[in-house]
Amino acid sequence: MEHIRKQYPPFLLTANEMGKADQAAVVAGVPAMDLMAAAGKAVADAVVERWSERPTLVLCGPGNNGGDGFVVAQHLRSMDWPVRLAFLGSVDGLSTEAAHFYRAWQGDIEPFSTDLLDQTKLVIDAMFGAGLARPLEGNARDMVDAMITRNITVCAIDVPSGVDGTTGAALGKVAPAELTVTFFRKKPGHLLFPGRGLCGHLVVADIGIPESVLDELTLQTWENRPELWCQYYPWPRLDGHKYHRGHAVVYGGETMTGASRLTARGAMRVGAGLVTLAAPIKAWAVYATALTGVMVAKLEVSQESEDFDVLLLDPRHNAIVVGPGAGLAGFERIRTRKIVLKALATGRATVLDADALSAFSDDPQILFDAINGPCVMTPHDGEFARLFPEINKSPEINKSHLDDKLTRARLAAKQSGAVVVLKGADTVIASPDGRAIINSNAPADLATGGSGDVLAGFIVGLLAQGMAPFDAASAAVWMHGEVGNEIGSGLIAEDLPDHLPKVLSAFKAQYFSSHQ
Ligand SMILES: NC(=O)C1=CN([C@@H]2O[C@H](COP(=O)(O)OP(=O)(O)OC[C@H]3O[C@@H](n4cnc5c(N)ncnc54)[C@H](O)[C@@H]3O)[C@@H](O)[C@H]2O)[C@@H](O)CC1
Ligand SMILES: Nc1ncnc2c1ncn2[C@@H]1O[C@H](COP(=O)(O)OP(=O)(O)O)[C@@H](O)[C@H]1O
Ligand SMILES: [K+]
Repeated sequence: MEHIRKQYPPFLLTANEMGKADQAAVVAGVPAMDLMAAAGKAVADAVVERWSERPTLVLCGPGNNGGDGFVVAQHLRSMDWPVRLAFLGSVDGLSTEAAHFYRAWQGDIEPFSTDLLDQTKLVIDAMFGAGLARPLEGNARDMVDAMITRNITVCAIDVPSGVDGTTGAALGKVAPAELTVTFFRKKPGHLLFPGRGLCGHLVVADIGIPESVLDELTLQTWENRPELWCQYYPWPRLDGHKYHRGHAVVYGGETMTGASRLTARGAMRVGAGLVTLAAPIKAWAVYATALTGVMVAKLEVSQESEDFDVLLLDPRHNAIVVGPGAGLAGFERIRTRKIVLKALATGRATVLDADALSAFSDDPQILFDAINGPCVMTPHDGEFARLFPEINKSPEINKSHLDDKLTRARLAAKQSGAVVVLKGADTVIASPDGRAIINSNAPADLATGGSGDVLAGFIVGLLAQGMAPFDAASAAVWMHGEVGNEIGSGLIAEDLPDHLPKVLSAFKAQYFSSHQ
């Protein structure tokens, strides 16, 4: 009989969910002792693969992270590596498994002193893992300070000690790792900054936890991978025509005309059948001269929003984007708000970016009340702070879980009723129903003016082709990252739409070859 292996999507597990996965594995018949043995072995394997033999110090903490450390140390010792081990805690406090491997360690147990670093070239950080609840104190903190000062090479087990695996927050100072080995599945803190920047190269090791334990957990967080949405990707139909591929409307402002032009080109490149840029009469000539494949509709200044109504009377205009270059100065702000509310009133798929968000900073509830249909908001951190001030308390004044980007995006989606794309190096896409995706493929080259405008165009272009908001936003963010990687250094926003075809071809070849 043919064996059909169930494919599990790229889930991210919180510390709590990882604990449950661990328990479920034990219930399924995998002894906890075996899990720890496998975890330590996986770390040792990753160490010898990356580094040649060198004076190594294993720093073991009081919990199971420390337990893994004993296993690593013994493996390295049995390969004749020069290994020393220091333990922070008491044997009485160890779990059964950790105590077992403590006893199995055949070398000395040294006091937890920073002097040990003098002869050390590599530290295995097994101090704290997923169970860390508060900033490091005492000897552990001193050790981390000394590791940072000496810029010592670190391999972290599970997470660099001091990183919260669930949120990516650094609980105090953290010695950055060159390599982090985690188990079974990545955790959100491996992808969210600052955690991501502290992990170095990340290895996910299989330690024998059966994948079927995932069935017992209600998981709602994923790493952004095409597997999540590729089945809904709107490739053109063999017998299709342009109206099968939707008609996106891009609102263009009067002054910053480049922004909406980038958006329109992004929408075209991602496959919208038609794109109309709705431009105020004053700027119409600029748009009409600069655009070719994109149609330009004229909006009379005195009655601009009424003209916009007329444009929207055509039901084929099935997706709308407002914001890039829309304008916020004086009267423009009022006009931007009107255009947004009219777009939302159609109930058609709408993307709100940049000025469309900031225009409601005085009274965000007016915006949230108007969102009753498919809607994607794409704030960067500044726009997010204006629209969701109470969610976005700064880390200085708010030490609660709200600091965490994943939670902030989820709360914003719930509060607004829109899919929220909270942009940045670790963009989070959150749905009002609680699902959230963390993006991890975007290069820093994307941090350039106008790149967000192109992203808004990719999203509206996919919405026009009928993709659901959460899928469209996730797909667009992933492709935006891929295009950034494709271009690399020297990237400017203008390049992004025009490099999309290459990315789409590679994506199609990898994910759809069997269906063509
Ligand atoms: N499937 C799994 O869950 C597996 C987990 N393993 C390891 O187990 C680790 C999690 O183990 P634990 O839950 O014991 O967590 P830790 O090893 O992170 O230790 C937490 C312990 O430290 C104490 N503590 C927390 N914050 C402290 C602070 N700031 N200062 C001093 N003490 C503090 C806690 O009270 C607790 O006793 C993982 O990171 C991983 O390395 C592996 O053994 C393999 C299997
Ligand atoms: N350091 C970074 N690494 C990866 N992507 C980034 C980084 N900084 C910004 N980006 C991405 O670049 C885009 C910038 O968008 P935005 O801030 O709206 O700029 P603009 O308004 O100039 O277009 C977003 O998609 C964001 O996620
Ligand atoms: K650690």
